[in-house]
Amino acid sequence: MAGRFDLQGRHGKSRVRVSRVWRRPADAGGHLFVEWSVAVSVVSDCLPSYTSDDNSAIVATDSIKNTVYVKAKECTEVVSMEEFAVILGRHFTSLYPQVSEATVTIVERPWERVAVDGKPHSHGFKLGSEKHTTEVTVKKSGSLLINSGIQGYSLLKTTQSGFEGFVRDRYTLLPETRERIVATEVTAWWRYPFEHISQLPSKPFCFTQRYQDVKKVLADTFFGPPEVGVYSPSVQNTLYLMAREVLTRFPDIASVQLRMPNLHFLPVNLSGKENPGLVKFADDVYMPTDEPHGTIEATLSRANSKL
Ligand SMILES: O=c1[nH]c(=O)c2[nH]c(=O)[nH]c2[nH]1
Repeated sequence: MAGRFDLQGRHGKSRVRVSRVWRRPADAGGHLFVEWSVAVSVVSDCLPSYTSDDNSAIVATDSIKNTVYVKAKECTEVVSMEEFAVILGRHFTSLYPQVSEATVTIVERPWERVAVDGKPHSHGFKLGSEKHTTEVTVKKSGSLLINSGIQGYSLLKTTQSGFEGFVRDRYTLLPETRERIVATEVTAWWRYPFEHISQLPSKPFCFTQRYQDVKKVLADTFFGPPEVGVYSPSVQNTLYLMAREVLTRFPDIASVQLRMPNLHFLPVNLSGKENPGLVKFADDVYMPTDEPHGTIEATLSRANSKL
């Protein structure tokens, strides 16, 4: 309490950019490289710094930033983003009596190993598109919350999508169709079931593998088999099937949230007095748009899981 008001604060550093190389010999798979943008936010008992000039309890955000580099240096063995976030969270909550909770968010820049003449390069990387993200909250008690996700996962298919049977009233212009392009940029978050430091799996790198696995399941479900695909009656249904497949395949994921904007490709029909029927749409020429776009999102959890 601060006088008559209830005051709650938190502080930290955002967009701390750090890269780390782990130099393995070429015959052991070559160098590993990551680039992370780290945000740390601590809940800390330093109320006098808000209500007076007493900064004696503040862990400076500059020190928080420095700690990210110190911990990266100390990780001489490969760590996943999730593990690194846990390391940071534990550090702040255990070293400082006044810090009761730390939330660490990391977004990875998607550097991918290149292949030259079909052979993985030992130390060459190129930038990919979709991004692995994580948000980890650690409390002093050791209780944990680990969410991981994907950002900017752009997927499109040119057929096997339609939209029919929706509300038709005086506001409706959209024709029903069984043939359209469907495109989206998936944002996914999923929660791991580990609720205490002591429950963390010991095998290194499992979080990174799980990210790759989830990404593949999401895309495979969106697209269907390579030759024939799978018909999508709505973004809603496809989103649900994608989320359901993630929970079905991975018992170590407790819930999954998907956000899938419906990025419209509008049929092009051009016609004028001089040029009637200049372009008549025949499922061939579209106008890509990203504004406005539909917004479809849902969270799927295990019935017995507490959130
Ligand atoms: O898959 C879709 N879901 C909608 O809710 C919707 N609304 C719309 O105009 N087109 C679509 N498509």
